Amino acid sequence: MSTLNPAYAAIRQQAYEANMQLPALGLVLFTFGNVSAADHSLGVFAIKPSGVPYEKLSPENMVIVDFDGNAVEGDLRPSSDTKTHAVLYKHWPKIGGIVHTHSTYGTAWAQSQRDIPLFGTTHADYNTVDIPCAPPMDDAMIEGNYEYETGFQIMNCFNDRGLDYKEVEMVLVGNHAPFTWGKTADKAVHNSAVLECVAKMALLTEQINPQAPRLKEALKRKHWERKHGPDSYYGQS
Ligand SMILES: O=C(CO)[C@@H](O)[C@@H](O)COP(=O)(O)O
Repeated sequence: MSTLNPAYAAIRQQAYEANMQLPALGLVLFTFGNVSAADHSLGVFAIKPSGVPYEKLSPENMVIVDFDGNAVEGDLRPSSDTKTHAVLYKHWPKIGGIVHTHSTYGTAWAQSQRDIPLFGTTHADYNTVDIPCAPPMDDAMIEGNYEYETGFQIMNCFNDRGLDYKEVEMVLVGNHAPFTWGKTADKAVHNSAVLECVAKMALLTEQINPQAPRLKEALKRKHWERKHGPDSYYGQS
């Protein structure tokens, strides 16, 4: 292995630790997912190498990539989803980590091309809107620069709906699967686990009551505000 730039050591470690959480949290089967961690001051991110089993990962074999998707450092090929991560980092500068999984319940909603409805307070603790499902990719996107276009499909979905990526940190891509992000890779993994939990609850809710109502506005606001509002009283100060 060639000598590694010490400037990238922190994001290598963050990406490694975050990737290792995916199997531990039951969010991936085999190599069905990837995490990256970015350093915007250096204009690069560290991402899982493609197709490498989690037990073979190390901080040293994370691949360093720039925000145009070019490999900067590393001996292995980066995740096949690298260009999607690159587009989001380039255009959404407050993101420090991104996760993509094929977690079962989130992916089932994506394959159904449906937003995850906001039925309860668990969901409202994280989002005051349904978790958006971006439209499936069209043939030109699929035949073109597919993973790069996936990034723009996510961004266009947020722009079309007037959503702020700093408030809603998760999305489904129709017929594909979830992507989540956050200020750190660790937070992006947390969001990925929350998405999966909420996706499962929403499916069960519709099964138990196909006419289940959406969470009412007052309860939605209460749960969001008590965790994220200016007068938050969740947790310890
Ligand atoms: O989307 C898919 C597969 O459809 C990929 O994200 C997943 O298998 C992970 O691929 P990588 O091992 O990161 O290249």
